[in-house]
Amino acid sequence: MTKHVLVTGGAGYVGSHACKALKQAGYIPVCFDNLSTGWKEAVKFGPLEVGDLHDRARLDEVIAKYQPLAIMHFAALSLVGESMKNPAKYWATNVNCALNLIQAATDAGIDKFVFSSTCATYGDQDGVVLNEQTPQFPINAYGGSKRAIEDMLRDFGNSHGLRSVIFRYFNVAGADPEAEVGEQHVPETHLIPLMLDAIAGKRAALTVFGSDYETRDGTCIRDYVHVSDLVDAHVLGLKWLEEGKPSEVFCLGTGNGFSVREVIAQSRNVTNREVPIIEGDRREGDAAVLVSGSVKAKDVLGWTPKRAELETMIADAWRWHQAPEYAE
Ligand SMILES: O=c1ccn([C@@H]2O[C@H](COP(=O)(O)OP(=O)(O)O[C@H]3O[C@H](CO)[C@H](O)[C@H](O)[C@H]3O)[C@@H](O)[C@H]2O)c(=O)[nH]1
Repeated sequence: MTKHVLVTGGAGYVGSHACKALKQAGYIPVCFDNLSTGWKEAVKFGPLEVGDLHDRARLDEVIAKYQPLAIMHFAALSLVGESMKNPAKYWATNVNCALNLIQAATDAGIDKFVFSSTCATYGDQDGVVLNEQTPQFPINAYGGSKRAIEDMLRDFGNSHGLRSVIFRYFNVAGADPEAEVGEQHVPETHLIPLMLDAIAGKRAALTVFGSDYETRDGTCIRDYVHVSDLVDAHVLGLKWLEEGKPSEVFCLGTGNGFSVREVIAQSRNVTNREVPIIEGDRREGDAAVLVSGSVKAKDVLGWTPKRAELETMIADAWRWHQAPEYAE
């Protein structure tokens, strides 16, 4: 039996890695993407269906064509800074697209849904150990919209029996160790790719956003998780649902926090080069510390991150930055 999984945002960073992991696990990932921020070149592991989640008819057509057993939903706007400036865009796009998709799924009798959520749903909770029970107080429209979709999944679970696995990501980093796919955003806003571009001379310098946070060296602390490990958890989440198990929420991080300056220091070990730095102001919407305090994914799903060292993540990202596809 062919096991199709509809992967929205499958041409994006996390989605393309998820398609690779799904293919390796014996599924056929059907990428549904409007290519607004994704790359058709990143769709290497299954068919590409170009479409927009606002377009219910197109969605129904693709679902009817492949009859997927489950949905993995990655497609979303995901820039915290942009969401502070233009909240309407985030609420309208992320929430309406998810509602369309969830309704299309339930109308087609699909009862398994894996959702890409975020630790941005927690907001800035200084000193609180973040886990699945931590109350969510998002401080930006990106986090707010993702939290709303979590609520939506709960409600459709109650009304339609839709079972979901929600993953709240900490900071996704690294690239496929074989450099078949990797991280490429336009514009790029994320720390590690910007840092590597600065090292490679593709940008003049990396700006450190704020040195006056109440952290050990004044810069923000994040929990970086390797994208290949992250998507492995998604396959486990899908299997969980296939076994008929109930809806669950899992945090995905390593539990280790690194400051911006510590990330920069690690990159020297990988590249043997210096990062040109500018000390800048704080970026609006940034929490000081976001570190996972959860081992639930390990305990319940049996998730075992294999590339959990920050240095491995930077090394894999660096390899991807030198791949021909990255430069194109
Ligand atoms: O040029 C830069 C870019 C980032 N940073 C800092 O580096 C850290 C990491 O920033 P990223 O932009 O790489 O990641 P974020 O923590 O902002 O964002 C990540 O976590 C968010 C949740 O807060 C969302 O889930 C988002 O999609 C995800 O990429 C932050 O402290 C940020 O201030 C810099 O100092 N300079």
